[in-house]
Amino acid sequence: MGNNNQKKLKRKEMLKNKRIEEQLKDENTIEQINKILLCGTGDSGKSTMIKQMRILYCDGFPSEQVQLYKNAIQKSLRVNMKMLIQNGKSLGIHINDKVNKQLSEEYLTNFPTYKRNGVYCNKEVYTLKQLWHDQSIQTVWKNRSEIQVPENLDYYFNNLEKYCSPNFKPTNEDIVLFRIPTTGIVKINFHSQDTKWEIIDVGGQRSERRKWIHHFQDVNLVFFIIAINEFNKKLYEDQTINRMNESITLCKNILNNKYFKKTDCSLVFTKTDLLKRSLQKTEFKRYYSKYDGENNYEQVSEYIQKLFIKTIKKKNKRQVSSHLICATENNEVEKIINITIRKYLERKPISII
Ligand SMILES: Nc1nc2c(ncn2[C@@H]2O[C@H](COP(=O)(O)OP(=O)(O)OP(=O)(O)O)[C@@H](O)[C@H]2O)c(=O)[nH]1
Ligand SMILES: [Mg+2]
Repeated sequence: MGNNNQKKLKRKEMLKNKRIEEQLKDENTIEQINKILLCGTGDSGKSTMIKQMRILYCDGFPSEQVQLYKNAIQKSLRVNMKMLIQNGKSLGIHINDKVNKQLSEEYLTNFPTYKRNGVYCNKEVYTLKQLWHDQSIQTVWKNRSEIQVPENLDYYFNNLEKYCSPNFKPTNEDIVLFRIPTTGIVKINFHSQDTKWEIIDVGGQRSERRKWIHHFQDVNLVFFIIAINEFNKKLYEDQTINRMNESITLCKNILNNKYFKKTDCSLVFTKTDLLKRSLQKTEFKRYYSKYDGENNYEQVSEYIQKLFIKTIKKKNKRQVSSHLICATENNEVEKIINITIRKYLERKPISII
């Protein structure tokens, strides 16, 4: 009888301990947030990935951000038309059409006075449309790798009336395709495969990079983002440097940093759509003379991936993967995030929330 009571007491005690252990485990795992750090040079597509994450996991963009993008998109039409006209002159591409030439001169002198409340008058919309369709301006646009203009400018100029309208409200696509260079740090939290994650976006321009170090600790996955089409472009911060070479050097420095010795890393090559377009008119070999393959997407993209992969040391201590994506396509970003997290969790089983 006494023995039985003792056994019951022992079992009760064991159950109690087990409950406490489970509770403690729960408390620890609730706190467990895995970190993904996005890094890479300016304009490589880091924030584009973050925007896609917002759409996928956070119900899209808050109204203040939508308003911010509306103002920035509208302003960029003026600023970039001015850039196209002026850069055309420095590239030796002058507007031949007499009427358009006159319009362009007028626009350069008058455009500051157009800025009334950010609203476009009919005359300005007409001028922008006329100039965008001008043959010489189109030639400048075709030579855009020589100058610093935003990648997806044609998307906005081809639908000018919409973007110049005071009632225009940016869609998710309008926001994803538009670039506002990041200054500072942006973080987003999300759940994936029963685990909690935080993804961190940093500014990629040279002046921003010194801030990165503060986020190197406790990173579970590093995504190094590379715009695969930038083999023929010059760096915004220093026009004597080739953008892809800058990216290779940065990749080498960051991914071989002592903090990431054992951290899994993914090389994410964005802008595959733009590389395909660019190879139709540009010889890759002109920029990378050692390349002896065909001038097609498959071979060039493989070669570029190898240029980056070979800079990464001690691959045996961590997993290194490489992905080709068009970051403006939501499903492509979702796919690589899911694959990378799954592989990480398979290798490093962690407590489930
Ligand atoms: N067509 C196309 N455009 C892309 C792709 N990825 C990014 N972009 C565009 O490239 C531009 C720059 O992208 P961001 O994501 O702002 O670049 P970033 O790396 O955050 O730049 P910083 O903030 O300066 O470091 C944006 O206009 C994007 O829409 C892509 O795969 N295809
Ligand atoms: Mg950014």
